[in-house]
Amino acid sequence: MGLLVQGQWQDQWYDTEVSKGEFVRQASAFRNWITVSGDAGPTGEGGFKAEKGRYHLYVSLACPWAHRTLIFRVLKGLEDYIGVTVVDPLMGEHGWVFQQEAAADENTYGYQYLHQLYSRVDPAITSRVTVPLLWDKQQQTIVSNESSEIIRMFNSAFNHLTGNTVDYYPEAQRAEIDAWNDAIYPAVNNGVYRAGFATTQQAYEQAYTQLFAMLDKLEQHLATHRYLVGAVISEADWRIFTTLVRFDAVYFGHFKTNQQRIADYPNLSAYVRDLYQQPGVAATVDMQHIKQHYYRSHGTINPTGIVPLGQEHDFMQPHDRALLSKRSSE
Ligand SMILES: N[C@@H](CCC(=O)N[C@@H](CS)C(=O)NCC(=O)O)C(=O)O
Repeated sequence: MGLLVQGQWQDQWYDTEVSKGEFVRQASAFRNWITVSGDAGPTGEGGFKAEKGRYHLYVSLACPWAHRTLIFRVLKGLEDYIGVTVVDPLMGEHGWVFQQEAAADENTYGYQYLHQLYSRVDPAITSRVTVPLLWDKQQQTIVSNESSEIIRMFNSAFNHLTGNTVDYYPEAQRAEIDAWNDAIYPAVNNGVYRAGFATTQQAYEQAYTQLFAMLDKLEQHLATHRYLVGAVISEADWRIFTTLVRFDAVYFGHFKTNQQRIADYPNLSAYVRDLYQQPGVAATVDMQHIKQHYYRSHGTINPTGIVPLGQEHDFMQPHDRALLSKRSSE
């Protein structure tokens, strides 16, 4: 784990001293958008027109933020349009490392480490080196390293090429989706990290309390709604899914978010199974990769690197939520 400082890699853990033991996630540095015309999107520069085979994703299968982009790539039928390189599950002193098999992959440019792609773009860069990373092969530069924006691009920028017009961020539901995202990001998506990476009791307890208050609220909401904004799946569901699917296997133990498991919430657990069982999604979940990464990469939290055996998680059990679709649309 580390970061680039003026183009040089420095191996260091998150500095929580400056924030009273709290883990504060830094804003992503690259915020350009792929668009239909190539004109600039809501942030960043223009010049990134949607084209088949031009863009490439670098992901870890362990990372919940990267996982969102993999799910949208599948749901939007973008497999033939956007390539993927998966990094090694372990994130050690050099940060994310390309797997041996990726050495032959032209998209790794002969590099060993993901940080080399960042410094290829700017040899004097100061930045964290994170996944997901969306790369433009034509200009050999980074489009974006912000998952919430990458999924929005995938949701709409390639529709005219793929013919897939399924919309996970429909105009009419945007305010509701945004409201869920704004509540879920700090308490749940980033909340598990705020609990796990806290270095004071107080910071941990605060994150823990907010997290379970939000999970209780979601449990209640999902008793009468099949999905967060009603009868159809939206972006808000996929954003929380990648955190929930890792929860019992990793966060509960490793990040000490152990008031209860997702399996102990009847509605939330059935909801996770419902999402997991959507076509193409199960293949994006690699529980071994996920467990190996967390338990073996965070030496400050789990110095022995032992990966707990735990239970098998069978997300293919029936979810019995189809009836709610009707009720939530009434
Ligand atoms: N805001 C970013 C966060 C991405 C992120 O933090 N990814 C983690 C892996 S789960 C990472 O690469 N961490 C390395 C680091 O922080 O140095 C997003 O949503 O894309």
